[in-house]
Amino acid sequence: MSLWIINGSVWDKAASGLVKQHIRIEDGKIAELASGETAPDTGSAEVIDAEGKLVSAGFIDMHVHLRDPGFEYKEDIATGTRSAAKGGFTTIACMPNTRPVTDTPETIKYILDKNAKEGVVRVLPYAAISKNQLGRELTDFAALKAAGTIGFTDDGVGVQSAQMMKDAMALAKSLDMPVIAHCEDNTLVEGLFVSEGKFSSENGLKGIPNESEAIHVGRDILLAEATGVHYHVCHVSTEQSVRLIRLGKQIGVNVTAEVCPHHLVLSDEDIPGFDANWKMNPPLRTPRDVAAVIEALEDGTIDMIVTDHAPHSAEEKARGMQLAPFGIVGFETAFPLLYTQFVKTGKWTLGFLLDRMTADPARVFKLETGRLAAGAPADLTIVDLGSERTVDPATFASRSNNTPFGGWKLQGWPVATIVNGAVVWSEQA
Ligand SMILES: NC(=O)N[C@@H](CC(=O)O)C(=O)O
Ligand SMILES: [Zn+2]
Ligand SMILES: [Zn+2]
Repeated sequence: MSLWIINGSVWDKAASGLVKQHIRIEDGKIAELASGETAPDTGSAEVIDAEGKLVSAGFIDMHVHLRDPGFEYKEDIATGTRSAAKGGFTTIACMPNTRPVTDTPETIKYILDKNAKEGVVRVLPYAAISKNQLGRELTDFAALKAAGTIGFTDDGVGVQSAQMMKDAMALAKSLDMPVIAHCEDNTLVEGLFVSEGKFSSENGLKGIPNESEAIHVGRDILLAEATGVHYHVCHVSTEQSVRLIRLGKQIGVNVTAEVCPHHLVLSDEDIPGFDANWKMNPPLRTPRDVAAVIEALEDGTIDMIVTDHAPHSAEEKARGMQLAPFGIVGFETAFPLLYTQFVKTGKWTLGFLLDRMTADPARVFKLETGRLAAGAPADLTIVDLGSERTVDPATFASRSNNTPFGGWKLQGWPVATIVNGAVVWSEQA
């Protein structure tokens, strides 16, 4: 079982540019990387000619919602992993706010088994911190670790009790597992659905204040310092959170963080009106916050980009901004959106963007994937950097199409995705 991907362009760090490379894959692993203008003799191997295309390590998304089990009308493991593959993602980590909540070894096993049968990318499940994500009683961390979870989080809700968070961190630390936190103080956000800013004031709404996120970030960094756990902050969206994470890193706390494409690209001032495709948690913040999270990603305070792919049905999103659930889909627009907004404009190198979507999540979560190197798993993404297309949510592979980016003209679309040496999605197929 031999496959050559010939004539592709890969990002070369030393040269800070693209160089031609030919990649041989054997038995699901990268066997050889050959440079040079002409392709090597490929013998009887299967060949993909990636002439004129970018070849990258497959993208990694450490924060996604697959909605399976329980909310299959929004997404399931089959549709969610296809949507991921179409966006160039080869590894995704799924959040536990399913029904039942992913709080038992049985549900972890259900996800892993179903993905083995119906999924097309690697799925790494998170387990809940608290039973039913109610913040009352810790789950069985040791049993969940044994079942294959990669970390503990109550994403969807914040852990309100500091004592519970401290206990969770101490237990996770004893098992050498990370705690991943959705940071939100419920007492500051009740009933609110957009951030405090121009949109809220112009529409006479009380807005979600930045402190609702940052209070948890600050609290949890102190608790991470006390317990020594690896603490990872979900979807950072405020200037204040960035300041606290930066300080935590400076004083040696084991804190890492992620940011979503929409928080890098959109502010509350872009919200066109009462349209629930612009409603997500955390909400779109002020332009000042957007500048702060961009700067934090650039200086390493924020380690990686995640989509927080959060599918909801058209019917749910049609309930209006106040009643609709929070969340937007993210897999199928993430790379072209960021490539168009930050690389095409000259703000970032292509290598910078790729690292935040491959090597950095792999480093933080100790994954084998995320690099193009001999011996590494053959997870690759091929992208046509020159292709330009208008986002059409009706064409998404996801079961849902709740996105604010419909109609955006973007460049840099994935054309093929390879997991473990097998093509799991390609534009032609
Ligand atoms: N991000 C969202 O707006 N929604 C997520 C929950 C979450 O990530 O907190 C969801 O599950 O729908
Ligand atoms: Zn969250
Ligand atoms: Zn989430």
